[in-house]
Amino acid sequence: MKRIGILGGTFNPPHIGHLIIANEVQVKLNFDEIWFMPNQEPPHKETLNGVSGHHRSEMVQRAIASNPKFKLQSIELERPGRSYTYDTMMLLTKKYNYRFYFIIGADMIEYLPNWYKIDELVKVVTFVGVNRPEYNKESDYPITYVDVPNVEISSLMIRDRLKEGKSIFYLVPESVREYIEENRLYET
Ligand SMILES: Nc1ncnc2c1ncn2[C@@H]1O[C@H](COP(=O)(O)OP(=O)(O)OP(=O)(O)O)[C@@H](O)[C@H]1O
Ligand SMILES: O=C(O)c1ccc[n+]([C@@H]2O[C@H](COP(=O)([O-])O)[C@@H](O)[C@H]2O)c1
Repeated sequence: MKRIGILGGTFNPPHIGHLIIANEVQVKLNFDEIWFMPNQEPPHKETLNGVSGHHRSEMVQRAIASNPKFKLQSIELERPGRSYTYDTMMLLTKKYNYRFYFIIGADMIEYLPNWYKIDELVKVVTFVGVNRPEYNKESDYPITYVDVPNVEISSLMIRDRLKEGKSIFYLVPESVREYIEENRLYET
């Protein structure tokens, strides 16, 4: 049976932290593929800074293009409203006979008790937790831990830099940096 790691995210924008953790998990757990899955509306964030799902998914596509193990999964963009992972995983497990693993950074591990239907969700997917600077990765939920290089980069840091007119070279793949520039994203 294929083993698929899913990296769900808002990807506003995608950055090298996302790519590094996904690659590290893929290699260490020997997953067949990693699916990058942009959400429509994140369950726990109030604003998307006016950047559409279309733009976020275009940026993800560019970011992952060079790795044949990385795929875009657009299922959450086809459903309006907040993207609850439980609802998505119900659809994906019905559609595919694969074993699914859901990758989360330590900030999301801390937030896990607040997830929609979390007690049912842990029966459907195995959570794979990775370290993230400043966050605690311990949890009462069953989590498989993978050590990754600490990357102190967030989408918020990139949005803030762009707002201030600062360079984001090397924090995102060059193709993503060009897309942001061409479409004048995050300028205000
Ligand atoms: N630098 C990082 N180290 C470890 N995990 C990360 C890192 N950046 C993102 N993640 C994880 O990737 C997933 C998607 O993250 P998301 O798209 O929200 O990026 P973000 O940088 O956390 O965004 P924002 O700054 O807007 O909150 C989450 O599970 C998050 O914990
Ligand atoms: O289902 C939930 O209640 C839930 C709560 C918080 C986050 N998530 C999902 O966790 C992933 C990481 O979230 P984010 O917003 O930090 O990118 C993304 O796929 C979210 O949709 C899901």
